[in-house]
Amino acid sequence: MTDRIPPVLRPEHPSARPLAELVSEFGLEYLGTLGGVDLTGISINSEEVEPGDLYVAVAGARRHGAEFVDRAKERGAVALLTDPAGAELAKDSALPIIVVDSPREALGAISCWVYRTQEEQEDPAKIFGVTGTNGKTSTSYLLAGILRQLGLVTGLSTTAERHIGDLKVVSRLTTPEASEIHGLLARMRESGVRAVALEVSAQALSRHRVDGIVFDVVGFTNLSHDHLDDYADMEEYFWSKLPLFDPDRARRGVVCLDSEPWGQRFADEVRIPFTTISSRPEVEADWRVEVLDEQATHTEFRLTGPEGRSITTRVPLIGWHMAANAGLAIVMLVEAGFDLSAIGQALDDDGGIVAYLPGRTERVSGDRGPAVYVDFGHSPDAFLNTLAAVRRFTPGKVIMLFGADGDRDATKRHDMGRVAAEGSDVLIITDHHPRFEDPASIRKTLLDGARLAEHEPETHEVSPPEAAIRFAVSLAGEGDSILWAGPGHQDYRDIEGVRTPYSARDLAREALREAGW
Ligand SMILES: CC(=O)N[C@H]1[C@@H](OP(=O)(O)OP(=O)(O)OC[C@H]2O[C@@H](n3ccc(=O)[nH]c3=O)[C@H](O)[C@@H]2O)O[C@H](CO)[C@@H](O)[C@@H]1O[C@H](C)C(=O)N[C@@H](C)C(=O)N[C@H](CCC(=O)O)C(=O)O
Ligand SMILES: Nc1ncnc2c1ncn2[C@@H]1O[C@H](COP(=O)(O)OP(=O)(O)OP(=O)(O)O)[C@@H](O)[C@H]1O
Repeated sequence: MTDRIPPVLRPEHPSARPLAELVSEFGLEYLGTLGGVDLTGISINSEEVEPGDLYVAVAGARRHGAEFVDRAKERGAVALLTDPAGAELAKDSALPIIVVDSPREALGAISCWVYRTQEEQEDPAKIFGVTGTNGKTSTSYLLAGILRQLGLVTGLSTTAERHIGDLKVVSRLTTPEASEIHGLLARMRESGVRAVALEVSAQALSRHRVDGIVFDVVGFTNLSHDHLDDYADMEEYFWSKLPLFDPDRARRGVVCLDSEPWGQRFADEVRIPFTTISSRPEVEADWRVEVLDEQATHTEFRLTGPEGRSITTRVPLIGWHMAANAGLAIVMLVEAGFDLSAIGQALDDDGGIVAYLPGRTERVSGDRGPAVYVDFGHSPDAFLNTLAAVRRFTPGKVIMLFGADGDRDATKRHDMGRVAAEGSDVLIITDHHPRFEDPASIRKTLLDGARLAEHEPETHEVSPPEAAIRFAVSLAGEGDSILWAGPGHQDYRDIEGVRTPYSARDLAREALREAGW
């Protein structure tokens, strides 16, 4: 069992900034003495504080960060920024305390100031942001991949990993807290990164995590049922994504119109210069993605834009949705000023886009035996697209194996069960991250959903997932496919708040080996 927390990347050579200067520039109220206090960093978590940090204590859902002020001080915090309740809790800390009404709302601008991330630079790195329900991680990886093919040093921040050039760390949140993300951007600048692709979740926008960042180009992938534990309904979820396209956050945008009605509605609301793209023939858009050839190793597509501009290339993944993601990435680059023919040439030189997306319809099986794909999909729409892609390369049975997240949007579970049942020949319901929920009751809801399908396939309930993948492999032969949806790249399962080491990719390979494949 482990509670291992992945590291946070921040500048190695931060320059100190006087606390008094921060207070006067932002006109902040404070308690205690500011003189002689210099800041070299900022953190929202006491366990990540480094010497010289401003510790920002926010009121969370469970605790108030100010409860951890002694720990932050022990680790080297030199000042505290908090709300009036936090200031009361931390009054005996002997640290200078800056008091604001909402520390979370102040965090972006102050982190930006501490790390100087928006200061004038001669030739600043381009910053790309991707939002939407599905495809954010994939589009961000594809952006970074193409940018590398264009010869740029890249930075990447996604649900799966964060990269600075060749340095990689595993992610915690999809979009880190503002203090972390500005530290990451500052470290990227130190490392000579020329272009950055950031995945931006709805939660990040609602919780001010990307405040203080001005994106050069932002992209919207699609919207479908997810996260209705955080948002009251689809309407509220829709509005949570739009702020990424606000004029104070982004210069230009690209809106994919594939998801109806949300794509067009998104385009109707955008208030920055933008262009549109679609991979659906019946939808009018400025740019079109047309899938020309689908192979087990890649999908070939043509991207056509205004004035007859066009390129044909390949994305090294299965499914039209990955062509849609790749098209979006390319148009975002064009909007940022990259020349389409130069992009086409760079991709041609390499035989298409070069990118490795961990746990996104990743084939983990070899040449013999059933094909096994491990995928991160955890919404009905993701299942629909991924199952369609897998079906295309499966002469035999499609076996779908999945579980659902505990303590996350429970309203999508029936639809997940139904869509999985409709797209598969054999359905195996198992566990995913139960968190603090009863795994058997999650499985029951999924099974109830599967029963709503027009036709129910052969269905099994197998727990735990280690047994479920072995069972799936025992049912599969040459020509069959197993799609294991949910775990993707992840290297743990969350069981009652404890991260248990676990890799679906390794478990699947082990099960195949045991079965003699
Ligand atoms: C619902 C939500 O967003 N919760 C976030 C929130 O937690 P919280 O309000 O419960 O915090 P808390 O535990 O009460 O603690 C309050 C404060 O004390 C601090 N603290 C706490 C303990 C300690 O020892 N020291 C310390 O400093 C915490 O850093 C926090 O600032 O603040 C924490 C600190 O930043 C986040 O880790 C936590 O994200 C949790 C893990 C989470 O699961 N968030 C999800 C909903 C999320 O944001 N997901 C999106 C989208 C994913 C997707 O694309 O599907 C994402 O961007 O990841
Ligand atoms: N354009 C798309 N349309 C529909 N489904 C997609 C699309 N792109 C990816 N998917 C599906 O969604 C899953 C998650 O993809 P990806 O990680 O790129 O999305 P994400 O938006 O980053 O998800 P999350 O918000 O959960 O991190 C994929 O494994 C695939 O099943």
